[in-house]
Amino acid sequence: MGSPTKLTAWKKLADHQQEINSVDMKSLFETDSKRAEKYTTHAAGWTLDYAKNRANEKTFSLLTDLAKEAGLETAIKGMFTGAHINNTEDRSVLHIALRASQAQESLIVDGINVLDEVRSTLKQMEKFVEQLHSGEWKGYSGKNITDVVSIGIGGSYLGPKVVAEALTPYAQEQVKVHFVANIDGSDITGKLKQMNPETTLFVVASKTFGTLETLSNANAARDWFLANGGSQETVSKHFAAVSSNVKKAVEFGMAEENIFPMWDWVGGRYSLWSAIGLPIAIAVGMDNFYALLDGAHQMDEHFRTAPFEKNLPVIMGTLGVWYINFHNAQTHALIPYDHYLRAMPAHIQQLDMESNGKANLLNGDGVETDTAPIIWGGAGTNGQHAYHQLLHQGTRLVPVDFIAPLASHNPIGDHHAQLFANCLSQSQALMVGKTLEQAQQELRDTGATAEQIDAIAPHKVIKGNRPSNTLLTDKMTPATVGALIALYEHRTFVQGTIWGINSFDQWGVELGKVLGTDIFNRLVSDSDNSGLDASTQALIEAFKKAQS
Ligand SMILES: O=P(O)(O)OC[C@H]1O[C@H](O)[C@H](O)[C@@H](O)[C@@H]1O
Repeated sequence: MGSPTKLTAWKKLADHQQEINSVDMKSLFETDSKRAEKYTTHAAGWTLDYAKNRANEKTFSLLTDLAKEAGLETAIKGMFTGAHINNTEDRSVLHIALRASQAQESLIVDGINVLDEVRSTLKQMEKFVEQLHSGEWKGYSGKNITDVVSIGIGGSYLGPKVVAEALTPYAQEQVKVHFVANIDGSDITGKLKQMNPETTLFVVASKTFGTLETLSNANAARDWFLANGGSQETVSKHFAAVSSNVKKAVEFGMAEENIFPMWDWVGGRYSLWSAIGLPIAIAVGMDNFYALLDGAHQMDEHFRTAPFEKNLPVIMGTLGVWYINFHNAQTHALIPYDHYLRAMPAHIQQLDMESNGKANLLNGDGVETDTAPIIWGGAGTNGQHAYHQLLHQGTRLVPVDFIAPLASHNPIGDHHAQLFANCLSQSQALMVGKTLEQAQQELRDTGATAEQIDAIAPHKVIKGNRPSNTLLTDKMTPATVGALIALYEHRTFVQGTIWGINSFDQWGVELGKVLGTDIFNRLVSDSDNSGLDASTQALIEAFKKAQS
């Protein structure tokens, strides 16, 4: 597909944007008593209220047309049948297979039933988790494992960490799970200080087993283990790996039965559903891990089969395109009103920005439109006392997704009602704002003078008409968390498809890696740096001087 700007629906949306610009969202509610009902839809344990958007019937119909015209139906079919939709790496994109293995018998891709491989890995995980939880797995001195440290970065870190944290209420007691990612020595040092080598097991999670940060941290963990009572012969009792590079993991010292496979049809940022999610399974147990997969599968089925008008990922994806490309929104905020989901924006940031931060169409031509927005956010209500000021009165349009459970895992006093009230009041305030007259009246009511009213009232005006979606679920459970993340994965795919880009490669990351190795070599040697730019030269010198 070429540029979406050539599509009829795109051109119509550009014209339509002019009409919508003069419409206030409030009036859309006033003129349509059924608006909230019309623009609320459900899937996989989630309810999406998307009524608070700058969109009327015509907008939604054009957005659906755009998705169709951009070939989304074919793209979805391609994903679910294992077509090589990751064209630059000539690979299938099958995170959907990782969560289909309990519901579906076969999915033949390139002559192989990938679901058999998925099932056999899940069995291997079951055995491993059971051995850890039951205490059958012993460390080198015969003690039970009490702590698992997962070492990985990027997709081999963030997804599992965020989901394990989201499922804190389901955590079992026997084994605590920790994560180390950064090459900054403070990360692993801090973690190792809390660990006992006799009772700690490291899971090295790296699809390639070639990622600098992960290998350096794994080596540091092994050195620590060997220096604190462990031996080369007992490394295999304290180290396991998840990788598609079995050879390298064996060379490290892992026993082959403790190496969990990965496949090239799973992208890093989509891999928490594979054995990369082993830390999640250890943290909350295999039954909960299966429930997580099942929740995601429910969302997959919804995405695959629901008409676009009722399809959550399609609605959210196309609305995103509407704001990014037709309202010049540069960012998109995710605000979960759930303490355990506080790190979710970081995972979706990785998922979306690594997937759709692209400037080339599938055919290699440059794009003519903006692509991925900057995804950001954080937990409500904390953000209300910080960056929400910009959401309400800043000069930029920031579409927001509010995410909240109806019931808390920790009901205490009226905390949950207060939390929920804040969530609703934020989306309401973004939409309704405050007029100059209201601001003036407010000041008058406090006894302000006419002069004070003139001076202060303009600062209190809030334009409103700012869009948001609200996603609700009964409770954050393994199934609903799984469905939520799958929803954002598919939303990303919807947008990538409309923009005509490949959401599943990440060539941009490579340059930084290559240059990082080059500069590292210069920092630790007496190399001639005169060929480098003067800024980089000076920074290298500053580092070297500090070491001498
Ligand atoms: O799992 P690994 O091979 O160690 O890769 C870890 C991460 O490295 C990269 O830099 C990629 O951009 C990520 O997508 C990937 O998840």
